[in-house]
Amino acid sequence: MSENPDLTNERASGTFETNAMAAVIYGSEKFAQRRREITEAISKIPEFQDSHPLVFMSREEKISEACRKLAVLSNYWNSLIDTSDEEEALHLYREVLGLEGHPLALHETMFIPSLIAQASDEQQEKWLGRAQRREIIGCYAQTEMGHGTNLRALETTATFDISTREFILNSPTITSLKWWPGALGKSANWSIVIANLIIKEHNYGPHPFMVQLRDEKSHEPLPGITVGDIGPKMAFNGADNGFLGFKNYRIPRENMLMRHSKVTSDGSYIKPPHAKIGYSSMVKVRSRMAMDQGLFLASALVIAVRYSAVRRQGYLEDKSREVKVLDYQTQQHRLFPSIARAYAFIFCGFETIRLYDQLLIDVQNGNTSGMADLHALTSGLKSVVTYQTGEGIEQARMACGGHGYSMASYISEIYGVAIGGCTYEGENMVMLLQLARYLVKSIEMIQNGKSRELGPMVAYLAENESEIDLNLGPNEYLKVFEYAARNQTWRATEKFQKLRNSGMSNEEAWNQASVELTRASRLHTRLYIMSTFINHVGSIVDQKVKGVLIDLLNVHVTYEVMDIGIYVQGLLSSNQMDLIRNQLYVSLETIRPNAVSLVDSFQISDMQLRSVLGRRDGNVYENLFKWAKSSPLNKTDVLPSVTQYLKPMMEKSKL
Ligand SMILES: CCC/C=C/C(=O)SCCNC(=O)CCNC(=O)[C@H](O)C(C)(C)COP(=O)([O-])OP(=O)([O-])OC[C@H]1O[C@@H](n2cnc3c(N)ncnc32)[C@H](O)[C@@H]1OP(=O)([O-])[O-]
Ligand SMILES: Cc1cc2nc3c(=O)[nH]c(=O)nc-3n(C[C@H](O)[C@H](O)[C@H](O)COP(=O)(O)OP(=O)(O)OC[C@H]3O[C@@H](n4cnc5c(N)ncnc54)[C@H](O)[C@@H]3O)c2cc1C
Repeated sequence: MSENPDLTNERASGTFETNAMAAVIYGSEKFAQRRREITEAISKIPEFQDSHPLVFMSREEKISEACRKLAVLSNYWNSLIDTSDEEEALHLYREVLGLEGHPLALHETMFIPSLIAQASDEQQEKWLGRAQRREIIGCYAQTEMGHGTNLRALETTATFDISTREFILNSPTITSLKWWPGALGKSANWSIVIANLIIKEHNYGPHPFMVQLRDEKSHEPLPGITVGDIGPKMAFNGADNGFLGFKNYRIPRENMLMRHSKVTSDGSYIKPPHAKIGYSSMVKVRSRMAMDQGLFLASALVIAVRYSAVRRQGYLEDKSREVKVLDYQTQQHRLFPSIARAYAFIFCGFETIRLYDQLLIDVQNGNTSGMADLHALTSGLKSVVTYQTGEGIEQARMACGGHGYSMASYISEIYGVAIGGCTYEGENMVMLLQLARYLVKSIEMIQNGKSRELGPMVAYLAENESEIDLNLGPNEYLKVFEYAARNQTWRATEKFQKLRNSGMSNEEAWNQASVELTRASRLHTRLYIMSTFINHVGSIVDQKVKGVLIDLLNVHVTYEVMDIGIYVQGLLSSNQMDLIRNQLYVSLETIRPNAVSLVDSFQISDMQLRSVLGRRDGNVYENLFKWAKSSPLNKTDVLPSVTQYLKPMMEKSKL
């Protein structure tokens, strides 16, 4: 069937090449090209297609379908991608497995990275190759039923038995059961387990251990291990998040991951070069989250923008034909600022992934000085990005009206998966407060006359306000954000200090200032996002692409400043606020002809999108009908439940 002419026209009105934009989105022409080649190759392999729509499957069927595809994938892995390239691998997984989770998700994102960052060379020799060849399937078991946030209160113990040179793992209470780890429930046969290291009755706190959970032949849990699935979740139902308990389960001393902390055979403990080095697997995932969430938001926007260009409802001036809903200003205001955010998040993602890779090298060379900065940055970024992604996806869902609420849109699934990110890898409020610690410390440095020692990301906290001339473009908006973030950070810090100076304990003063502190963290992070977006656009060479991204940047800066209006009242007059509001409306109009091309440029395939509304060809209605007819309820005209219950009920009512 040919493409819907409404989408053809939209594509014709684009002022740039989507392949050139994809090269900017994905960091290089080479990788953008590789993505397209991988997608093309997969589309020719029938076994990778869903056996029937995922949304009609039970959880068991989803998990089985994911395993089936993984088995097929293992035959093609080496021919489809460069296996040493993490981004190619992730693209392949997204295309084939989608976003509902699968048994290898944690293996790739946490298990292997933990081995790389935390295992000694000898340990890597023993396990890394096996993991990379997928001879074993691993997961990351840290969270317990009773504690996810407060890692110091984890209860699982790994007690060193000097006589046998083994660790004995125990789960002393119900609340100490590991709870939530992805792929743990039914799939993984090994896990990185975080347990309190106990030597001669001294607790050295949480440390990572490599633990075999299941027999490699029978896949049965090993004696001393209780393991299973935690049941259905809001989304991610293709994943078997699990529980895990230990009863006097012994592992050799060599199974504690010993790149940094060590336990010698005589039970001596060697400290790591940084107290929080064991948290690096979390930092690794957090550093990816801006990119991953940007792509979740992008997926929802591809659906909503394409659909809004084929959905006609109501009239503007021309009464002879209903208008595309994308032409309504309210629809543009709902969707275009989110397109800008999706681009901005992806650009930030590149930056944080690069910073993590650099940190990994530095730490391997004994330099841990960058850990605090990256921890602060990724803590704030994961919180703001996941929250705004959730907001944006929900707006995209509403922008699709009634059909957005149908699973045919697939937006609810994207939403459910994306908002998991508000919780996993550190609950958002908690992570904002981690960043706030860093911001408060920065203010204290300024107060102590050490402004010169501030890192580049917080140097603005020591600056004075300058005149704002909004006609000068995005950098002036950046100054507005700096003002807001600086003001709020000072106010929140001073509140905390005042409470503390009044005699309150540090903890209570912190708690009573914490809402204000989280606001400071959000503003600081949004400033970082804006500044990264501006810098990224500044570095683009292709002039057509750059021109459109400047238009998108204008949407971003005006929308973001309007959104934080309350924090800039002391800086901007009401006339200036009106000017910004009008600039926002103008920028929405400017970006309108490029809207479809901007979302096309994400180059997310129909196979991955799984959305009837978001189809690239725009043939929504006939496929919506086809999709509904494929609902299992339509296999028969008269359901057994009607025969069994409704008919007798109606018959009885007739008597
Ligand atoms: C697909 C989905 C997959 C999902 C998987 C998962 O969810 S897996 C499970 C994911 N689970 C989670 O994400 C759990 C979330 N919870 C946590 O990460 C921690 O418990 C915590 C960070 C909240 C507190 O930890 P705590 O009580 O040990 O520490 P504290 O607050 O007392 O701070 C002391 C100092 O340490 C510093 N510091 C802290 N972290 C780092 C770091 N990574 N690097 C460098 N530094 C760090 C901090 O800044 C502070 O410095 P300051 O100010 O003194 O100079
Ligand atoms: C989809 C999904 C996948 C996951 N995968 C894994 C995995 O693979 N491996 C793994 O180990 N774990 C995993 N987890 C667990 C996840 O990491 C934790 O749920 C998360 O870290 C939050 O911890 P919690 O559940 O203890 O929340 P809680 O800390 O109990 O949060 C409850 C509330 O308390 C507040 N709160 C807690 N502490 C503070 C504080 N100090 N100050 C202010 N407010 C506070 C929070 O803000 C929140 O509002 C996963 C979770 C999900 C949802």
